[in-house]
Amino acid sequence: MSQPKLQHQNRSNSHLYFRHNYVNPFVRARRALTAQPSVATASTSTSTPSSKTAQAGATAEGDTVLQIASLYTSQAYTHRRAVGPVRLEVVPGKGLGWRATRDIATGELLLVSLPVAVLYGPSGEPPDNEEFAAALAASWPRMAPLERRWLLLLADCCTAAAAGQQAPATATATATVDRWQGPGAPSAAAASMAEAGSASTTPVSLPPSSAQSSAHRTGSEVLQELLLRARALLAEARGGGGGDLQPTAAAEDDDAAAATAAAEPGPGAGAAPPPPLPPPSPSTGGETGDALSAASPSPLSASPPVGLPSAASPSLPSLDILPPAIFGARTGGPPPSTGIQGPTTTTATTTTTTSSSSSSSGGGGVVSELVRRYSYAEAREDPVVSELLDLQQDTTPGPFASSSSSSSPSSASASASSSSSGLSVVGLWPEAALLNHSCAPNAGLLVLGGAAYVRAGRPLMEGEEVTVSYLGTGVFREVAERRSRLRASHGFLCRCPRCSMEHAHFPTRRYPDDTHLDHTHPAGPSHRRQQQQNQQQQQQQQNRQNQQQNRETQSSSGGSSGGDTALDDVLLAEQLMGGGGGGSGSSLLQALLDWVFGRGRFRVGPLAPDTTLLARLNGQLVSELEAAAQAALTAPSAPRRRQAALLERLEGLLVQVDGSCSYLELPPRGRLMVLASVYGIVRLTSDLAELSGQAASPERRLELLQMAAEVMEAVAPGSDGHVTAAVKAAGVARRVHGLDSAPARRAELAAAAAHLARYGRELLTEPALLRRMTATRRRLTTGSGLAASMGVLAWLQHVGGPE
Ligand SMILES: C[S@@+](CC[C@H](N)C(=O)[O-])C[C@H]1O[C@@H](n2cnc3c(N)ncnc32)[C@H](O)[C@@H]1O
Repeated sequence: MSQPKLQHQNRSNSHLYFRHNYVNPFVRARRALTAQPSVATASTSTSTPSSKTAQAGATAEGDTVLQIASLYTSQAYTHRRAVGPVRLEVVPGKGLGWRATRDIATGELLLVSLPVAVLYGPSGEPPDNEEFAAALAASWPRMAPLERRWLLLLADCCTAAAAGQQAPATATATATVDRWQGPGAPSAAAASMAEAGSASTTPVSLPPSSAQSSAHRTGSEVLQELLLRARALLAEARGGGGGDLQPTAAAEDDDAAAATAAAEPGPGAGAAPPPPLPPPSPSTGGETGDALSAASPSPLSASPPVGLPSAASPSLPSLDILPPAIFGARTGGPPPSTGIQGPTTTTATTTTTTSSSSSSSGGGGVVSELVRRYSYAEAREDPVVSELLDLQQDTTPGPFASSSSSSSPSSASASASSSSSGLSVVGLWPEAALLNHSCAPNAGLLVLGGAAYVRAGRPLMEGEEVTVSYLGTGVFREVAERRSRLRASHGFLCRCPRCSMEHAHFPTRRYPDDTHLDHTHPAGPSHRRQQQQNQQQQQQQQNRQNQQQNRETQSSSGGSSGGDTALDDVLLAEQLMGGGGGGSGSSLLQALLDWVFGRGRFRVGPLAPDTTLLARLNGQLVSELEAAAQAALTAPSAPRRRQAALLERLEGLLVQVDGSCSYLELPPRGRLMVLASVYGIVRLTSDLAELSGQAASPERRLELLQMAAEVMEAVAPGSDGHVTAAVKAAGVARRVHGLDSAPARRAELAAAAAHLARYGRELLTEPALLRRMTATRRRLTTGSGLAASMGVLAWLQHVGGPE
């Protein structure tokens, strides 16, 4: 490995060094693509202390050297494909998935996945599925053999999954698998990909399809076949063997790997060589961009990937070192579709693309399906690392920013996301693509410099399945919404432990109605419970009709104008007077929920009939809310004061839930899961506290922030929201209790633990870097930044901003 050079960058009043020439080719290319004077001047620095000096933490000039480099030079950030203590297996009911091969500690690196394809967009607006599918298909002819074979495998996984859905008992649609296995024969997916790719580039020569040798294998046989193929590809990239994560030299050269594989076929895929290919693309994941660019010219320099200007463009000096086959940028055309993510997922958390309507413009059904099923999108790369590495700022117009400047669907979203740096990204990372979903994932996926890093967010036991969330900040949404989003995007009903628990027990259920899901749920409700739900629904329907009538009466009698706070108060009063007096707790609760959150957003669910204790919890909640609702009647209608009143009531609710959880003796995680199910309320309270300032004392704000951090740790450890809430809480703790107080130190520790889950243990050995990252995050996290990272923009819009 060549000796690293450190780049000195003078930023305002601090000096920051990082190993510039180490930064992987993506980052370099991004810089080139987005080069603006401010970025360009960074490279004019002349101070390049040796790595030894950097390790010592100080330069000759006495500047503090922050070990940003360590993020990129530790084992974790070598940008080589690598597989850690995990193993690909068949996971019942889910297809393929990863399992831990030993006990794993929080923050351990599980996978480093290099993309087959990646496409950047402006912050907050990742390129949509269609755009990505088109880029993927068009670049097929230039892909390296290993990349192609991964895509073929994934495409065949799609086919097998589709077939499995249609005929789960005997999935017979294994033709694509068989074709792959036949001598020299590509799968249908391959043909489709090639066809799609040939639309804009040189056609790929594919051998003729072979006979379908075994069209009657069972679903599990098909899965075994796919598993073997996947393992063979992993072995190729790793140079064979398994075990803990070790970047290998073999991983740097896909062509070499493919050649080796062709010579020594492994199981599954090895039985058939890949189809004849045009000249391969260059190595994926070399040590340094310089080393690669200094080598013989890549075919890419003669034929740049789709979406990029020609190599002759002065702004693209490093084009030939790009490791994956695709590195494209939007080059005009219509603004990106915003359908890729839900309205509240414009945050940094990793999300799976959710547009299920990718058309065939991206290269046909196979490619679209492949992208829909396997691509990941992030609304922005890690904001803190991006900031520290001085990557593209939203304020800096570049080729990405130009296509989206005015296309944001929501000014609130736009402003919140533009307050943070980092491009959005969509990509296909083969190893990471095989991770399954959970609404309480035990791992997190972080895209840095184009590579996907998967880390354990909490300790894992040997044999435990590694899961990530496909939902981004949507993971903090209610169970029904999560399930319907997953069903729309991936076509499966999530039965993760959190969904099951919330669905079965949480006292309020939310729209959209998800009762139909129960029919397919093995642990679904009894007939009696179903009846109760139906009755409940009818009652709620009646309530809503009554409300509507009240509203109409109010407006026709010249009452306050619609949307007015006073009107709401009047309505609430009417509701409470009418519904509360009769002792019908649930209708009172419904009225309050409607009032607080908007009509129809929350539906009061039936009492959990099979658990006396939970029924008691429901009862407690209802009385708590009843009391709170009475208090609300006296709340002044001025928005700020109203917020304060809301805050107080919601606090009461949370305390009650918390108390009930303790009463039920739920284990800590169970308690947090229950809390998470009212996470919308937590978000609201935190946010209101942020907004209103006076609405909550600093002590109370601290409490709320800590609870938010705790809940987020339970739901999505190591997520952007988790780290952000923990950092924010640590700041407030210092202000409230003093710098060296025990609570402040505890909060600091919690923040450090959150960092560990997100960035790995290495960070903790770099106190200066940790401090720097914390400070940067705190600076980036203004009120709206926090809201963005927690996905509360919708709430913000709902309750209105500060006066
Ligand atoms: C990104 S792929 C993950 C890899 C997948 N298991 C495979 O074999 O191709 C997403 C698909 O995996 C399955 N899946 C992932 N998480 C799941 C879960 N929690 N429950 C059921 N199916 C799941 C669904 O079929 C989903 O569309």
